[in-house]
Formats: sequence, structure tokens, C-alpha cells
Amino acid sequence: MTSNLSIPAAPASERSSLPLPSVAELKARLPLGPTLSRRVATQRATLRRIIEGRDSRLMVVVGPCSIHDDRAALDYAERLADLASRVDDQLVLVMRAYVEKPRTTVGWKGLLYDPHLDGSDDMATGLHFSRSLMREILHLGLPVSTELLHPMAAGYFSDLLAWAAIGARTTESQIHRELVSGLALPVGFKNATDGGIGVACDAIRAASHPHRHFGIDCDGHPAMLTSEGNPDTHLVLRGGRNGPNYDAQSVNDARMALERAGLPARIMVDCSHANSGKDPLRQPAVLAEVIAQRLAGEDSLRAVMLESHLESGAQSLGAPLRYGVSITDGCLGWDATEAALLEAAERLRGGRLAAKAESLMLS
Ligand SMILES: O=C[C@H](O)[C@H](O)COP(=O)(O)O
Ligand SMILES: C=C(OP(=O)(O)O)C(=O)O
Repeated sequence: MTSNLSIPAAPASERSSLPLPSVAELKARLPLGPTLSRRVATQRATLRRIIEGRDSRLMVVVGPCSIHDDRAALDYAERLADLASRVDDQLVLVMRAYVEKPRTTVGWKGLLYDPHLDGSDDMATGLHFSRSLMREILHLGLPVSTELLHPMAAGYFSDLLAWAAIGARTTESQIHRELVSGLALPVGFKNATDGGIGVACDAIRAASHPHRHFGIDCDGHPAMLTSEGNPDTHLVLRGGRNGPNYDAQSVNDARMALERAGLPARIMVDCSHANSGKDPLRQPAVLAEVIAQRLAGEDSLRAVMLESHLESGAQSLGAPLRYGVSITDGCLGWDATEAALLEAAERLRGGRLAAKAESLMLS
């Protein structure tokens, strides 16, 4: 069909475009391979069992708020892999490898967007660095997690992930719910930034359904994608504008809201963000409270999240950067992270022993 419509010349401010590799091209350059692929499948199955309550260990998503330096990220991952083997009777550690950052207004958007940290936005390199780094972390034996922010970016690394988050700013988005519906891994939906958990409950339901939606295929062509529905999702309590929501009353309220909605009561507590009042040093206290609730019998608590880096605090982009310090939200330093996780594991061990002794006495 011909049209008389003439297309106006693009104004000077019109956005320009630059080609990026397709998912298939990036995967060909940085393949997963059968060994790592089996490892991811095993990690996903373990996390699924934890989320479902069939494995009573606590899942811990821990690592930098964002990754901006692959050397520091791997240094962190090596320490985490060593710690993981010391606590794996109680805790399953999953590394936060966040390469995309949702911003409240504007700011650095993550390694994926601006890997050189200078506003040059070399996204082709960002894609390569991000996939390559996640693969390195996986080589160390750690499960990898990230926040899936841009649906088009997800396919570049979703095969490497054992767990993913949909953030507080996107949980209400239909497009993100469709994305999750097509992922074969456990995913946490955060409560909204205002603290409301209703949107996360709606998201869990929407993502469990099959969908047909717009997307791109592995070769970069527009495609109608069909998803089967993801049953392995859960709520993440991250606090909100009115304060934290990790206390026993809030967790109980959340559990009842999930049950009322006919959804499984599976909860992760994010010890950071509004639950720590954005003070990273408060995270161990939040974690300790979650452990206390678990020991008191709150079995909907299946997982926690911590923002942690080699060094504590945060620094601004612009000044000469200090090694191992976050350039987004403040993080707990490594020593305090290690101490908090060792203590959590020890308290859970003690709780199990006490429960075993009690059941022996009753029998
Ligand atoms: O965890 C990260 C931040 O809280 C989130 O990306 C929002 O950051 P901003 O409010 O600094 O933009
Ligand atoms: C942005 C994050 O969290 P939230 O969506 O809870 O703000 C995050 O975990 O990095």
C-alpha cells in the first residue's frame, strides 16, 4: 500500500542510534558452555527449593549495590566464595552482580550503560564487561543475581543468573511482569517505594500467567514472545517512604496479605534501602532481627539481601575513586559482612540443635 503521508525531517534533537551486538552474537563471543550451564541449573534448583520451603537454609543475596570495577568485584567474589563454603549448612550465598541501576531521577546507570564511568555510555563494551564478569563469578562457583531493569538487556545475561530482582520502581510494570513470566529462574518482586506490597502481590500473580508480548529474539529482530508463566517468584520487603517493614508485625502482615491473595507466603527481607534507613551499617541489626523471627518460627522468611562491598560507605563519581567502595548506595564493608553472616549461621545452627533436642525430649 502506498501512502501520501510525508515523513517530516527529524529535528536536530531527535535521538540517534548506534547498533549493538545481538544476544546471539554476544553469547557466541562469551559462551556459557555445558559445565557452567549445568552449574546454573543446579543453583536455580537449590534456590527454588529454598523459596518453596523444601530446603530450610536461608538464601542470602549479597554484594555491591552496583558493580563499577570488575577487579574489585572479583576480589569480593573470591572472598564470598570462601565464606559460602563455611556457612553452607545454614546459608546459601548468592552474589549481587548489579550492572543496571534504576535512578530516582538521573545518575550513573550502571556498568552496562557506562562502563568507563565518564559519561561516554559505551554500551557495547558494557554488555561485554557485564556478561564476562558474571561468567567469571560463576566460574568461582557462586550463584549470580542481578536486577533486571531494561527488558531488552535481560537476554544478554539471563542464562547466567540463578536469581533476579524486579526493583521497587518497576514491580508495577506490566512489561517487567511479562519478562519474569518467561524466565526459568526464581525472581523477587520488591514492594513499591511507597512501601505498598499490593503491587508486588499483583506482580507475582501476573508473572505466574502465560503471556504473549512484544520483544526481540536472539538475533535482534522484533518478535512476538510467548511465555509460560513463572511459579518461582516471591515478595521482597525493602521498606518504604514511611519506614522499614522487616519487623515481626510487618512480616506477619505481609504473610497474611499473600495468603489472602491466594499466593504462597515466601518472603525475602532486603536489609538495605528503606529497611536500613539507607544507613548501610544498620544492615547487621536488620539481619539479626530476621534471624530472630526465623528462630521464633516465622517460616515465610526464606531469604535476605545485603548491600556490601570490600569497604564500607559510598563515594561520589568524579573524585579519584577509592578501591572497593560503592559509587551508588552505601554498602557494608567486607569485615562487617563476614562477621554478620558468620553470626547468622551460628545462631541458625544453635536454633536447629535446640529444636532437635526439644523433639527428642518430646518423643
Ligand atoms: O539501590 C540503589 C538505589 O537506591 C537506587 O538505584 C535509586 O538510587 P537514586 O535514588 O540515588 O537514584
Ligand atoms: C535499586 C535497588 O533496590 P530498590 O528497587 O528496592 O530501590 C537495589 O537493590 O539496587
